[in-house]
Amino acid sequence: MEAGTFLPSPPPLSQDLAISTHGLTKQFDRHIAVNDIDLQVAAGEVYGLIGPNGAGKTTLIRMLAAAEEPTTGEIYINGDRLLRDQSNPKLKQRIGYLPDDFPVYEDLTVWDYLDYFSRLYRLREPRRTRRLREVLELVQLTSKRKSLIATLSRGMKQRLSLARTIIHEPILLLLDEPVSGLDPIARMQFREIIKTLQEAGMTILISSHVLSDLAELCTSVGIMELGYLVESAPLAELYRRLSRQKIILSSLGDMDTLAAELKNYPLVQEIERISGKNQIRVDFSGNPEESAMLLRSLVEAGIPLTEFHCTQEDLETIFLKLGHQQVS
Ligand SMILES: Nc1ncnc2c1ncn2[C@@H]1O[C@H](COP(=O)(O)OP(=O)(O)OP(=O)(O)O)[C@@H](O)[C@H]1O
Repeated sequence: MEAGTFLPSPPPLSQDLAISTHGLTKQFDRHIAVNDIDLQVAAGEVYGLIGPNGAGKTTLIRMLAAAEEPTTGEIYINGDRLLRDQSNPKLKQRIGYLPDDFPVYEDLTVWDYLDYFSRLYRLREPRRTRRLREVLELVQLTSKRKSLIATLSRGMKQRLSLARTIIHEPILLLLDEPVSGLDPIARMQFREIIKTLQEAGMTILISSHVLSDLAELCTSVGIMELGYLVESAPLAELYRRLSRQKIILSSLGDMDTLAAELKNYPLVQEIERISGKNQIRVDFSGNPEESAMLLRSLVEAGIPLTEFHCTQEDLETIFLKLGHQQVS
């Protein structure tokens, strides 16, 4: 047997972590806004930071963007220490930060606004014009490039803010409540852009106090409460660990017979008749293969099933079950 066979797999290399913080803390006078946070976000993730107002999300993001000095603790971006001084300007270039109250200059045109920021980032021609065209295309504002910002809708302004946040091609995006106040269509458009950026290889941290904004978008979520990071996990793990599967069944035959048959299966935890409908809902603790076996067994037992519908508890139910404050 080779030496080392029983060694546990090594922890992820710090370069594989887009963000890694150790004991990150921010105290304002006597109030601790961010309390001893060890956050790890793997490269390529869309990490949703969720928490009620005042939980500390903005303060945490501002520290990650080097806009706020931590009281104590350390921040590493792709393994490199982030400091607020001038010691590592290249590192800050890798970060794009969209604050929650980003002002747009209403009397500029869309093009001039982006051109202004691209010059601040010292993009030179011909890269500058090429990059402006790219980001306008990405945020679907090409047709608005000559319009005054004052004439844009709120959703368009928010997409423009995103465009200016990525103009210098950062690899880490920090977005503070980017979809608050947007209507459902504007939110959907924003989500589509985030997906495109993720596919292009960016790591994205995005905060919201509206859980449903992030559920469709994120690969991992962290929950903040009163300055603490009380949960941080890949979505798939949260679902696997905490979400129960429910199955809705209906039958042409007698529902008592169906209920009696279901009681024979140990993975069927709870059986509930849905009032007013010829349906039964069960809590099922098995995996998808085991639910397929249940379906086959019921059919073989002669139950004339007309419906067998598997659903999972959603993220909101999981969070409430975890005892967290309402975050949606
Ligand atoms: N500059 C500051 N000086 C004093 N206290 C501050 C400062 N910035 C934030 N705080 C306090 O720190 C706590 C966390 O605020 P923060 O804005 O980070 O929360 P949040 O989760 O982003 O909330 P929201 O969802 O409302 O944006 C709050 O109690 C806030 O009042």
